[in-house]
Amino acid sequence: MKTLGIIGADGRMGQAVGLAAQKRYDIVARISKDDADYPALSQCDVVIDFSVGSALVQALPHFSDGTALVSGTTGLSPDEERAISNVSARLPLLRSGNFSIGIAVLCALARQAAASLGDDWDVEVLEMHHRHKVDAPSGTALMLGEALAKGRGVTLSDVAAHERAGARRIGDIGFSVLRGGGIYGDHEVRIVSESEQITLGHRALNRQVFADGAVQAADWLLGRPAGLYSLEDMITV
Ligand SMILES: NC(=O)C1=CN([C@@H]2O[C@H](COP(=O)(O)OP(=O)(O)OC[C@H]3O[C@@H](n4cnc5c(N)ncnc54)[C@H](OP(=O)(O)O)[C@@H]3O)[C@@H](O)[C@H]2O)C=CC1
Ligand SMILES: O=C(O)C1=N[C@H](C(=O)O)C[C@H](O)C1
Repeated sequence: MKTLGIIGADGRMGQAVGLAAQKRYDIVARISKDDADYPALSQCDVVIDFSVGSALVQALPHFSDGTALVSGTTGLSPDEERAISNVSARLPLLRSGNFSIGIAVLCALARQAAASLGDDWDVEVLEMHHRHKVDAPSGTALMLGEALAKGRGVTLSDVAAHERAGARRIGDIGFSVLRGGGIYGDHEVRIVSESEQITLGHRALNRQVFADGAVQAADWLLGRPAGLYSLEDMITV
């Protein structure tokens, strides 16, 4: 059996990953805030991370070269983003803000729709999550924003509208965030002209869908050369 480490093991996702992986992997490292035994990560063939950016950055020096790393943590600072991207020079790293297949398809559809429609169509991304979520907008909303921007041939940071004052600028990609209750993850893209509206949406019906996807990603990543991979490399959409 291959060996697995989980970073954020006591969290909502860390526990779900433990359930998803227990029959296929020998879980030899469970890193939590209270039990941060980072050196145990050097024994792992693959590590799955759903934690916070600072915990992941702290863990990186403890990985043996070639250890596969699957990370779903969102809301990283620019410094954390850089540190994590750099590690793909020495190990295979697969990152995604969402490990559900449905979201991968939604991103492809959003990109296609944005490529087909001009600036007279306004693009808005809406998301709602449980009351505990700390980052906003969600990693998935930002992935959808990137897909829409790519479809339009623009850079997301040039057109992203996170706050609103006054009239809408032509070409903006707007983000709206809601938090409440136990919602696992709702995402919607609305593309609106003066005369019609297209709505593309996805709802996660449980949390396990993300954990199952991350374990599938771990299976796929094991043994691959060092480099940065995405869910799109793993599945054909
Ligand atoms: N890509 C995807 O498909 C998905 C991504 N996510 C993302 O995964 C991340 C985790 O989500 P979720 O499980 O809901 O959040 P949780 O808060 O439930 O889990 C995060 C865990 O990390 C722990 N942690 C914090 N600091 C450290 C540290 N220094 N060392 C070790 N562990 C630490 C937390 O401990 P404590 O609680 O004690 O602070 C907590 O147990 C978020 O960024 C979320 O957006 C979530 C779902 C799907
Ligand atoms: O924090 C969550 O719960 C989720 N986070 C991810 C995100 O930021 O998009 C994925 C999913 O929506 C659940």
